Amino acid sequence: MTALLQVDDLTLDLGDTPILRGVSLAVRPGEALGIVGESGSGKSMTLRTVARLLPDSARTGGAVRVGDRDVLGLRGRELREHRRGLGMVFQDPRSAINPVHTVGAFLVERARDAGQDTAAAREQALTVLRRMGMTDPERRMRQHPFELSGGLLQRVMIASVLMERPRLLLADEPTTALDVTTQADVLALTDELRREMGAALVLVTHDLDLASAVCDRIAVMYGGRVLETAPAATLRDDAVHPYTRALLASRPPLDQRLTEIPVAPGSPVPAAQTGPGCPFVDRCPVALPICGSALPEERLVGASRVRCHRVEEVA
Ligand SMILES: Nc1ncnc2c1ncn2[C@@H]1O[C@H](COP(=O)(O)OP(=O)(O)OP(=O)(O)O)[C@@H](O)[C@H]1O
Repeated sequence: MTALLQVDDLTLDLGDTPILRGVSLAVRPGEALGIVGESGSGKSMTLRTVARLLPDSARTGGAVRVGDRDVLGLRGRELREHRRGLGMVFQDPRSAINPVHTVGAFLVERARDAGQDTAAAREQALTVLRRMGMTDPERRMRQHPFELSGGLLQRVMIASVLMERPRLLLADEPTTALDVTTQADVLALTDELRREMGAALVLVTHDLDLASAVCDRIAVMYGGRVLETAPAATLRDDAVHPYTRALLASRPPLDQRLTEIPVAPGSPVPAAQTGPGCPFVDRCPVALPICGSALPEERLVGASRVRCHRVEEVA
C-alpha cells in the first residue's frame, strides 16, 4: 500500500548545527509508527519537520510527503491546510488549551471549526470523552482546565484532536507527564479510537515498552539518524542493532519508570557531535575501527532494517 507519510533522506540543520542526518521513514494509512531513542536523538525534530513547525533558522534537505503533498515545499494556504489535516498532541496539555474557557466550550469550538453544528459537536464531545475513559463527561464539560488533573486534561486534548478526524496523528511524548498506569491507559484508549477512525499515528517516546504496546513498527533514533526500524514484536524479541539492544537491556523496572537510567556507559550525542561513521560508535560494546570512519549502509536483516557494520556477527 502507498505510504501516507514518506520521509526520504531527511536532513535538518538549525543555523550551522546539524540536527537530522538522512532520516527515512514510512507510515501507511492507519498504521502506528513509534520513534524511540534517548534525549537529543532527533525524535521531536523529525515530528516537527513533518508538521513544519520549525524555527526560522531551519534548513531542510531530502523529502517529506504526506499523501500527495510535498511538505518541505509548502507555503501559505497550502501549509495551513497541511497542518489542519494533522492531529498534534504534545507533552503538556496546559500549554495548548485556553485556561479561561470550560472544557465543553473548548471541545465544541474545535468541532465547530471542523464544520459541525453546536448540538452535534456537543454530542460528539461527550461520546469521545466517554470513549477516552472519562466518567461523568457532562460534569467535566462544565469544568475549567485548572480543575482537571494532567491525565484528564490530556484525555480532553486527545479527544479534541480526534474529533477533527485527522488522517495522521503526531504525538510527542503525549503521556510522559502522567503517572505510569495512566500513561498506558491513555495511550491504549487513544490507539483504539484512532484505529476505528482510520488515523495513522507517529508516536515519539523514550519509552520502548510504551511504544511496543501500541505501535505496529518502531524506528530507533540516535544522533540524528535512524539506526533500526522493525515491527514492534521483532524489535522487542529480536533487536539487531547494539544500540537497540542496549535500550532494551536498560529498561527500568515499572515502578522506576520516571527515573532516567543510562542506556550504555557514556551519554547520548547529538548529531552535531557525531563523526562520519556510526553515531553510536563511542558507546558501542562491539565497535570496530571502521565503525568510526564509515557510515554503515542500511541493510535488511529478517524483518528489520539496520545500520550496523557488525550486523552479521550481532544478528
Ligand atoms: N531550537 C533549537 N535550536 C538548536 N538546537 C535545537 C533546538 N531544538 C532542539 N535542538 C537540538 O536538536 C537535537 C534534537 O532534539 P530533539 O528535541 O529532536 O530530540 P529528542 O530526541 O526529541 O529528545 P527529547 O526526548 O529530549 O525531546 C538536540 O541536540 C537538541 O539540543
